[in-house]
Amino acid sequence: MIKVGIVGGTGYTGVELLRLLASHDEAQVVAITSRGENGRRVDNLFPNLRGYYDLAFSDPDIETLSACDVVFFATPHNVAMRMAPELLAAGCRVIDLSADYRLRDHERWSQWYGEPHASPETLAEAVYGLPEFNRHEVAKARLVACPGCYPTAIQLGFMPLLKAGLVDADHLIASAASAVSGAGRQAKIDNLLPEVSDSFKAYGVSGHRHLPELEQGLGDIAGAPVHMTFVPHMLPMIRGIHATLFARLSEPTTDVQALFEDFYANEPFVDVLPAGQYPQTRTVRGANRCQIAVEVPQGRDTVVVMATEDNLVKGASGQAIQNMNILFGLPETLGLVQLGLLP
Ligand SMILES: NC(=O)C1=CN([C@@H]2O[C@H](COP(=O)(O)OP(=O)(O)OC[C@H]3O[C@@H](n4cnc5c(N)ncnc54)[C@H](OP(=O)(O)O)[C@@H]3O)[C@@H](O)[C@H]2O)C=CC1
Ligand SMILES: CC(=O)N[C@@H](CCC(=O)OP(=O)(O)O)C(=O)O
Repeated sequence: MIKVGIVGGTGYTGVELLRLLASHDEAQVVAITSRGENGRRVDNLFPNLRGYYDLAFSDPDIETLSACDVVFFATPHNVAMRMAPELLAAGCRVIDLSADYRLRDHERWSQWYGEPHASPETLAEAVYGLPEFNRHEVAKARLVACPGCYPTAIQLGFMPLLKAGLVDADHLIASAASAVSGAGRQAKIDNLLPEVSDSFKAYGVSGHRHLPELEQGLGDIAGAPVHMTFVPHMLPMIRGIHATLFARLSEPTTDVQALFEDFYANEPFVDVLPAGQYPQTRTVRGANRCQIAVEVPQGRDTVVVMATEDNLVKGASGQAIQNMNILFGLPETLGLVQLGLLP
């Protein structure tokens, strides 16, 4: 059994880790932290977990966490980068769901996150955990930086086109919408029901912190620098991301449907829909799955890709467990075969 620790167990990605790990045959959560709920039983705060966890929240403490084989950070940025070096030194593996280790360049990180990086020397060994792109590097890692929720859907959507060199990588466009749980569980006026429901709006248009991550990741995929315009939106729903991607095709006659189907043929968590069928957020709700459709409207020269995922599963905790399975040499799908919830 892999001994698992979770830092940040009371947030939305923390409780999603608990839900998914409850049915994982090779992992057992032995430590879970919360400063605010220290001492409270996990199944008292989250009654959906009753009968599955005999565990209470504790303060984040390096000594307790060091006894784990792997520690997940389901915390805001600026937490993992302070604790990970000590855990790595103690022999733990670390899977960070936050943005702390996603950007290779610590100065760029500081520009976007507004403070100095606390462990720039550890950045060099972090592996970006998008398994469909680099599972072989993940398998050798001690420290995995899980992609952001938007970047997961957007990179999976653009990857077949960029790998084939079929699009103008200087002018990639992504318009994406996220459900409100993407903003986390802490109280914020902007996320109250009367503020978000019955409404739809863009935000962060001048520059969202996922932009440098997207340009870095898509550049790695393309093998050359890329430039992107990224416009995120707030969707008045609980779970789900829908990304619509646009790019100019350099070879408009390409059969993009066949390209996508072949590219993802062996990927258990990426599903290319049949031509003419478009993905919805509801069919991936609760599932570690990204569903994708591709079209070239009117056979012109712009390709449109639609990608959906559950921000808390393939966009966060499911992908984090997928990375754990790879790190420990387990089947990648272990504990992750939940289907989307319909209706
Ligand atoms: N929500 C989403 O859809 C996605 C989130 N992510 C990322 O995952 C991370 C967690 O997100 P989410 O679950 O939404 O966040 P939440 O705000 O819902 O939860 C944050 C958790 O971190 C704990 N925490 C906060 N500050 C500290 C600290 N200084 N030290 C230790 N623990 C702390 C909190 O508990 P307490 O304060 O009691 O200790 C809480 O359990 C974030 O970095 C987020 O950006 C990534 C992809 C998708
Ligand atoms: C709706 C909403 O607010 N979404 C968050 C992104 C979601 C998220 O969790 O960001 P990471 O994946 O980088 O951790 C935002 O726009 O900042």
